[in-house]
Amino acid sequence: MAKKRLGAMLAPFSLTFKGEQADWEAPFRRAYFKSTLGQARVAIGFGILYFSLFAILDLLVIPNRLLEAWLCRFGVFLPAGLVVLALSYHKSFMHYFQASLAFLVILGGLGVIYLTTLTTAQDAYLYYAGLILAFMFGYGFARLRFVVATCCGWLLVLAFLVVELGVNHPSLKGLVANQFFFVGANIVGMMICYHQEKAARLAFLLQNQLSDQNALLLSHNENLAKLSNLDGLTKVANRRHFDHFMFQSWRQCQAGHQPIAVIICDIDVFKQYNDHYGHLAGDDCLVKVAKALARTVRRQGSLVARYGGEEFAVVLTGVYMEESMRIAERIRQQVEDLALPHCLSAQGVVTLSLGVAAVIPDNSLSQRELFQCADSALYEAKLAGRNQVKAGKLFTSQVRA
Ligand SMILES: Nc1nc2c(ncn2[C@@H]2O[C@H](COP(=O)(O)OP(=O)(O)OP(=O)(O)O)[C@@H](O)[C@H]2O)c(=O)[nH]1
Repeated sequence: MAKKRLGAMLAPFSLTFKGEQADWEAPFRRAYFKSTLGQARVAIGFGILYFSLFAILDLLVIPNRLLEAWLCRFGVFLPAGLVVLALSYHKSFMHYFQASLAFLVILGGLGVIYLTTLTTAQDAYLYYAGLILAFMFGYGFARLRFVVATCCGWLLVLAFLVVELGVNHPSLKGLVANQFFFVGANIVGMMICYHQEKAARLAFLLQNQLSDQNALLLSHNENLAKLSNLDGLTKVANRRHFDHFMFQSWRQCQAGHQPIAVIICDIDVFKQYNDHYGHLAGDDCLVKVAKALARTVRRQGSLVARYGGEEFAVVLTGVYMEESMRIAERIRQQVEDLALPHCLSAQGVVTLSLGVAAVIPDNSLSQRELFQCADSALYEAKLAGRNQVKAGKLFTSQVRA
């Protein structure tokens, strides 16, 4: 995504998503919270530890003001830090995550400023660097958002200036030097924080767009896979899918010693139908017959496919010859019951001839032979006058007719 476009998606100071991307703000905050919580906890823990360790400096610099100094460290900051740390394990911490961390940064910074008031004017500088640490926490370590960190940073600069002018009364050069340091530290911190948050937002958007596109691709692929298995006209399975299904079912039935049956259905005198009613009516008839087949054969482990032209094939798994014949007869009856007019057929309506073969697959017979057996039975049905079901004869002990 171009930099320019990202700029147009973010509000200039708050960096929140705007315009069409505004809906991403809440998910981004959730994601930002999840991804930064670990680091924020480390920052709180480290902050508490470090702020407490500075008690050693108090011993050296302000031994006569230890009570106030340690009250500030152990009576205020330490418990506040521990409370926030404990709260960070609460499930609703996300809602006050930024506010709690901002509170700690401000509290730590104000603590440092307070400590400068306990020293002599000459020793005050020994504590000033603590403010830089507070800025580093705010702008980086604690993972505050840019707008929150900026408010904390400048509030501390202002508080420091007020205390310096009102309480510490430093020399002019000391005041100027410190303000230069702190203002500079804030500006650098702001820049780092700004770019970090912008990068995090960009990465978030890209990741989400990518997963949206992946989901779209996945659903297109699924649709394509479905389409590639269907016959364009009748919307039942096509020959390719039939072959694949047959291959898989054969293997499964062989492994499970289960029967597999094939029914081949051919529309009777369809050439005449086409010649008489026209090719488009022929197409329509194919669709209606396919629907009738699909309605009739719904059992699990079965498949209705258009095998080619006006010929359909049905695969049934777990079904012996007797039951397959019954299903084939039901199919024949269903198509006859459609009562699609066919003035050139013996019944005056569209009818089907069907050939059936079933077997428990083993190595003595191939799928091809099973199919050929059903096809021969279909041929017999045609010879016998059409609109009927014939059983194929397989020379195997496993077939139960
Ligand atoms: N409308 C239409 N006709 C098709 C389609 N595919 C094949 N056919 C027609 O189906 C007819 C099949 O004719 P034949 O194979 O001679 O068989 P038949 O007329 O049904 O005769 P029997 O099978 O012996 O009863 C041909 O006229 C093909 O043009 C198709 O997708 N749409």
